[in-house]
Amino acid sequence: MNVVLIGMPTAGKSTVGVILAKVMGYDFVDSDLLIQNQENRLLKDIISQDGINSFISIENQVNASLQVEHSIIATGGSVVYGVEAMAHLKEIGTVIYLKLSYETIQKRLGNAKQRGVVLREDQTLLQLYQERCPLYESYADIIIDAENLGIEELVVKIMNQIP
Ligand SMILES: Nc1ncnc2c1ncn2[C@@H]1O[C@H](COP(=O)(O)OP(=O)(O)O)[C@@H](O)[C@H]1O
Ligand SMILES: O=C(O)C1=C[C@@H](OP(=O)(O)O)[C@@H](O)[C@H](O)C1
Ligand SMILES: [Mg+2]
Repeated sequence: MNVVLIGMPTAGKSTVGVILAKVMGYDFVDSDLLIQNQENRLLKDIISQDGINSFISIENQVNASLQVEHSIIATGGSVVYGVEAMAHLKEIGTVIYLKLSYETIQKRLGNAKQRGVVLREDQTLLQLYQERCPLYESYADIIIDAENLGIEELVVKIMNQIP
């Protein structure tokens, strides 16, 4: 079985995921890196060159074909737009939503603009947050409030809730 981390960009899926893998003796997979490897391009270049719909479709295909066991899987924040990806991830793992307030995401994303986010031109970050929260909640097996927790504190909180 695997543990699948979902949530907004900068929620800590990648940072916390790799530490969780070390502490639990699991492997670690970051879907974003698999996408970059397959495409031989950076995420932000895929988004700027091909557009967000193409990126979502590539992300859906990569996550839907993931074949791993005993792994912590850090997904990209937009994975919840991929119906096949989410069906597959729910089948191979326990899906954990790292939930943070809009204010915290906004603050962290300020320093992370070069990563690329699947944001439509007419959409504000607040609208994106409001659009995605219900999706994360609907796919989550477990919702973890990550607000005001440091990386190590969040690792412990997640470990305590993994069945
Ligand atoms: N619990 C935390 N407290 C403070 N900063 C954090 C925490 N988790 C992650 N960060 C920081 O937020 C940024 C995004 O983290 P990252 O793990 O890449 O998020 P994600 O993979 O969910 O987009 C990084 O700069 C990271 O150091
Ligand atoms: O939420 C998003 O729109 C995205 C999040 C990124 O991953 P992280 O959630 O790991 O930052 C990455 O997949 C891509 O740049 C788009
Ligand atoms: Mg990440």
